[in-house]
Amino acid sequence: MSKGIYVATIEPNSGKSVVVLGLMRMLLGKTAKVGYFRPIIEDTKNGELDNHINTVVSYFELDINYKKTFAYTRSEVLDLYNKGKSGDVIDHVIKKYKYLEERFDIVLVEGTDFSHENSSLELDINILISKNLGLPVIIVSKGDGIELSEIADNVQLAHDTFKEEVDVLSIMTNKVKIEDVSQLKSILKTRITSGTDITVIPKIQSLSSPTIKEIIKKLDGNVLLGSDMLNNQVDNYNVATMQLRNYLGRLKDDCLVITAGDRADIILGALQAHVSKNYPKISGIILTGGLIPEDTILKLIEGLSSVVPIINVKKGTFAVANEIGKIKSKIYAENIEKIETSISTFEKYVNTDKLSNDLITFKSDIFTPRMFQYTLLQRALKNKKHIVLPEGSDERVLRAASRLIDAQVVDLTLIGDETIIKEKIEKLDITLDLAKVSIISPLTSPHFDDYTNTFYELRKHKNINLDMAKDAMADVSYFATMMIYKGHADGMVSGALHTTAHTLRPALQFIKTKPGVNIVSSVFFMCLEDRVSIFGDCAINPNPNAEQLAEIAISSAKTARDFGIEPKVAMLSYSSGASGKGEDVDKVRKATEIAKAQDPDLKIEGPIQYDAAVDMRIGKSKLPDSEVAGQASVLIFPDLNTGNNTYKAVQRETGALAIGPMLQGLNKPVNDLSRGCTADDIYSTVIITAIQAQDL
Ligand SMILES: CC(C)(COP(=O)(O)OP(=O)(O)OC[C@H]1O[C@@H](n2cnc3c(N)ncnc32)[C@H](O)[C@@H]1OP(=O)(O)O)[C@@H](O)C(=O)NCCC(=O)NCCS
Ligand SMILES: CC(=O)OP(=O)(O)O
Repeated sequence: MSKGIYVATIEPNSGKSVVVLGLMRMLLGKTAKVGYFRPIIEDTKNGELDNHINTVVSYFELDINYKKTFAYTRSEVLDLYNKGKSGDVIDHVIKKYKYLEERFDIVLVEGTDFSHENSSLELDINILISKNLGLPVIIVSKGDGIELSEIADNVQLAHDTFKEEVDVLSIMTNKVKIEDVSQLKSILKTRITSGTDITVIPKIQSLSSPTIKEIIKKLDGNVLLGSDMLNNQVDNYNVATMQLRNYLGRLKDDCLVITAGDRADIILGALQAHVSKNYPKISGIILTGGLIPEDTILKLIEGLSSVVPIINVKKGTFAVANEIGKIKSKIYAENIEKIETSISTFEKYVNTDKLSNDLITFKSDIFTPRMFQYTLLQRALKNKKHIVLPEGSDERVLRAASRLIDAQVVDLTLIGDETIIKEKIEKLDITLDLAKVSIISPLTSPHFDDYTNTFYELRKHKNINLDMAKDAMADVSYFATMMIYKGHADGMVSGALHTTAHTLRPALQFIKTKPGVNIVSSVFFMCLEDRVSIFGDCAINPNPNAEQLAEIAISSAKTARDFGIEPKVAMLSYSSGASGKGEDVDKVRKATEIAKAQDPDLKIEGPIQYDAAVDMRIGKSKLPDSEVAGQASVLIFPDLNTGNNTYKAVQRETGALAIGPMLQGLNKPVNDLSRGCTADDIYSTVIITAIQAQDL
């Protein structure tokens, strides 16, 4: 079952609240623990609560703290976007949403109100957020004011735009003329054939009509009388400039009388009409021009048996009429009638059985890089591990260390000279509390002799003598790897300054492989724009044979599973199926057969070309029967030439974050970095290493 659902609109005033209120009632009918979240709310004045949140939380009596129900105000988001920090926005939204997801059975997420002038930015933000939360979407669009064909064009465009990136459960077109409902539904069914549910909701006049309270807010009015009836609904309004005898005939049900404050005749006449069985009931009276009736008139009104709200405003009659005409009605917490009408409208027009069922059976394939990184951080936080960073004086390492300590996600030891490290930290102007980090210099370490002797004992059969062992332990890679071997740290990350061979040789020599593993290999977690792919082996084995390639595939599939990615393995080659010939193709074919024999349930395809592996259209045309083609999540390269350069090409050309190389098959976690790595790469690789260490 989906852990949440995202309600997005594509334009202002689509009536998204009707859907949110109806949906909340539907969800509460299925489970008691329903959360509510808005990633971005409008700015409010004087500490006012967001109206949507206040309405939903108070009407449904949700047990949820206001501050937990949203991530940002609109101006906070714009500020961060202007500073180029859009990634931070998504990370924070994920964090806040996940807080609720952990505490509720399902979370209803209401997207932005679409009040910003840049509508394509607004659309993008909603798609980006829903995608990063991994939620199915209900799109709400508006169906009034334009021709049916134009409505259908808009709906189709919105559907196709969202559908490219996220799962769309339903598209609901609201405020459609009642007589057009079935025709629009038929048109939309011919346009949208993806199986997305199509709902058309008619315009409900009472939901579009503002209340007296909304009018007071808009006009900055002052309530003279009738303050207990401010939720009266205003279906139309009437300016009274003529004589009472002419005006009375113009009164309609639930109309608002607008007149100058000195027209006692109109005021009294309208109030009398309201209680007379021969005239319609009015909803209120607005007195314009800042004029208030004399005390004697007010006294007379107060004595009447039934008084509607009487409001006075400073503006003149025509300005008032003009502004009232522009009011877009909203639903407020106190307006129980409107809330209940919204819910009953939803229940009448939406196929709630289908929607509930779609939510129960929903399973998302989307795992965005930001979601992936959030999940990694949470996993690492659950069981804090101690990681050693041998290149302690490197600027990128120190920046990563600062973030890691700040997030309290790992304990750290930096190898290096304490004075140099302190100077670097000052120069870089970063905050890294050295009281929270150990710094070890190998030659002055009290463990140096013990480490040297241990290394000597472990490697003397390889003609290592004590002097050689001493020299080896003076090297930061050997020293840090020995810390792992001895259990003085849980994992190591290095390679920002040293080559892969230099970094990994100590681990290969004495950390050694896990039982049943023949070769150590590596993967990169490639954080592409919209997904995380696993690339292996891009770092260690220069020219694996078929057996080794099969082992790399199986280890990489396991790594994928361990990190929450469903493995669909593509064994890459310059051939898809039998399209190309040669020894290298034969090797990949053989490796695929070996891997299949070892793990018959593994989804694996090979040989296959990169384009057929990741592009659905090309995959279908080149290998139509494959369950991997077009959707591969694990990409296994035939040799290191291809693997290393492809990962670097993708990283450099797309800006993808490349986490790793993470080694698979070692007894304890030791991971490499590229010398071209960034502080972000190091940060993520340390977190991955900490997670690997948890499983030991
Ligand atoms: C990984 C690598 C460094 C090992 O090189 P090496 O140390 O010269 O290899 P050796 O053959 O001398 O082996 C050293 C030890 O590691 C072990 N070893 C080497 N490769 C291994 C592997 N893939 N899996 C498990 N053990 C391995 C050997 O069995 C040997 O153990 P032993 O000394 O106890 O007998 C080497 O394969 C290499 O340079 N690969 C390419 C790295 C690279 O440049 N990548 C591109 C940038 S990321
Ligand atoms: C992993 C890798 O390619 O490392 P480097 O760039 O340091 O050679």
